Amino acid sequence: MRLSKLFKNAPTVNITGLCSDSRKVKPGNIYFCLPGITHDGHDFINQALENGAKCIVHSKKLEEMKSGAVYIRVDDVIDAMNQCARLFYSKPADKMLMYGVTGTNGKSTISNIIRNIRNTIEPCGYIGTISIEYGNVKLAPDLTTPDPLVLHKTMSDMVQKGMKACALEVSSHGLAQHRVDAIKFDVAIFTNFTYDHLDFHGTLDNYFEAKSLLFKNLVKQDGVSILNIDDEKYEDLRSISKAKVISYGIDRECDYRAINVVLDSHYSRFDLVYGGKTYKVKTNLVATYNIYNLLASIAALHETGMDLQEIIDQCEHLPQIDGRLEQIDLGQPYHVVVDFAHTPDGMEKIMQFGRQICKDKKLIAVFGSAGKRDIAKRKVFGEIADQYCDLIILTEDDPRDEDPKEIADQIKEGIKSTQNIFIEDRYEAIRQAVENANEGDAILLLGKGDESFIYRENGRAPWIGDNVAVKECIEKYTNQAA
Ligand SMILES: CC(=O)N[C@H]1[C@@H](OP(=O)(O)OP(=O)(O)OC[C@H]2O[C@@H](n3ccc(=O)[nH]c3=O)[C@H](O)[C@@H]2O)O[C@H](CO)[C@@H](O)[C@@H]1O[C@H](C)C(=O)N[C@@H](C)C(=O)N[C@H](CCC(=O)O)C(=O)O
Ligand SMILES: Nc1ncnc2c1ncn2[C@@H]1O[C@H](COP(=O)(O)OP(=O)(O)OP(=O)(O)O)[C@@H](O)[C@H]1O
Repeated sequence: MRLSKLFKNAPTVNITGLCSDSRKVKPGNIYFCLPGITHDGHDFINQALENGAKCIVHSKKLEEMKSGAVYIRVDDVIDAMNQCARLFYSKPADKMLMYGVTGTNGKSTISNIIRNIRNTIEPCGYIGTISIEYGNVKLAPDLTTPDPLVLHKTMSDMVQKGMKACALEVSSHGLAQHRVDAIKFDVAIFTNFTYDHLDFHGTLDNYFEAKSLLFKNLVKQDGVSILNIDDEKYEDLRSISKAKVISYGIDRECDYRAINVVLDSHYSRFDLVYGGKTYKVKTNLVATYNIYNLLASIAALHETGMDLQEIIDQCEHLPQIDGRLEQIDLGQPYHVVVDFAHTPDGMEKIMQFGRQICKDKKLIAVFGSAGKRDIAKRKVFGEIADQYCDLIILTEDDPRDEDPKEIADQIKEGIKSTQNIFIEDRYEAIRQAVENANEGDAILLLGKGDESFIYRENGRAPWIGDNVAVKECIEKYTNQAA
């Protein structure tokens, strides 16, 4: 592409690609000097040039400008990069129906429900924590919300592969770092707002401010904000949303409301009240929070033209979302749930579900807490588990370069009376949970979900996955007296 197509008054040199990492620049690329948390991209201009950068986009005054490259000074490099990414990849987001999902918990679940149901009428892609998926393509993501260059490149490939819609998880990091600024969403969905990511945002107000950007920036004329009326941030978001607001919930009157909710361990039922009419819904999703996730998805799909009854018909047999409330059933006489809960609210909700399914039998939880992330939540995890569990097995989560035993000790500060034990090796912890389970008990394996790696000192190390580990253990170690 010609540089002049990306910047007014720029020379007509050919550009081979866009890059914001000097180490990865290829001959003919534009290098964008981004301000970062650790580094300033302006410090790596020489390396970018050595690797063949043809154009440098910068915001600071430069001491030296080498011949052979074009220098373009802008006020805001991130903004320039977003606009260039959109143009270079031929405006892919403009060619798809774009659903953006944000909130503390439930983003992956809602994005996947939307994708699965939308796919029944037209091809829909998904970008988020679990994967990047479209057509026959399935990729492992580095981030929940990729940086703008990866994002627009991926969406461009989606368009080429025939996708008509895309469900994109929008993290608070992604919003704060302007990764989605060049996407005009059709629908912005809010799940809920509870404690998370204070290590990055500093305060809950900053965290909320980041989340709210998705709604402030929803400027499409027929855009829709889908908001959870039972969440404490509903009114704030409603008042800042520029687009039409549609509400969903259980406790209060709203546009898409679930009433008469019946929860079982393997299915749920409710009456959906919409537009003065009542629709019977049966779904294989379980737990109250998933009724919220389903309502948000139904609202988003219906508001973008799908037939309501057609959507409801799909709810009965939704595909299992990897590592999200995944019930493992090999015929053993106790319940086993693998779940990605890693926030206090998520922990509480899944433990409530665990208590609901095992009733007065034993609830066993296996979990840890990630190293180098949100230290304050560790004790809170202990307090929550103490409230619901009969046996707590503390183990490694993603320790990074922290000592898992020290993390476990911080969790223990919240445990007052519940029997607990620390077993560092996650497989061994799962084995012990299985050996301790008797008929009717429930085991919750929390925090890793579908992940097939554990972050250790030197980065990602392979992990067979909680679901594989527990299946092996169930077969080998189920208590014969259970
Ligand atoms: C905390 C955070 O979000 N960091 C992101 C941020 O890194 P940074 O600001 O530290 O970057 P930096 O190292 O200071 O570098 C600044 C610039 O200089 C460039 N550079 C740097 C070094 C060099 O030699 N040459 C060079 O060109 C870098 O490429 C960058 O453009 O900008 C980088 C480039 O886009 C991101 O890769 C990086 O994500 C890191 C890897 C990360 O782990 N982010 C996580 C926390 C994250 O974003 N998570 C959310 C989901 C959270 C959740 O819900 O659980 C997500 O959306 O995934
Ligand atoms: N609506 C909800 N309310 C509270 N907790 C939820 C909700 N939906 C899911 N959870 C819990 O949060 C966990 C993660 O769910 P999900 O992956 O859908 O959320 P997320 O927002 O995408 O999180 P992440 O971006 O970190 O993956 C689930 O395993 C479950 O324990």
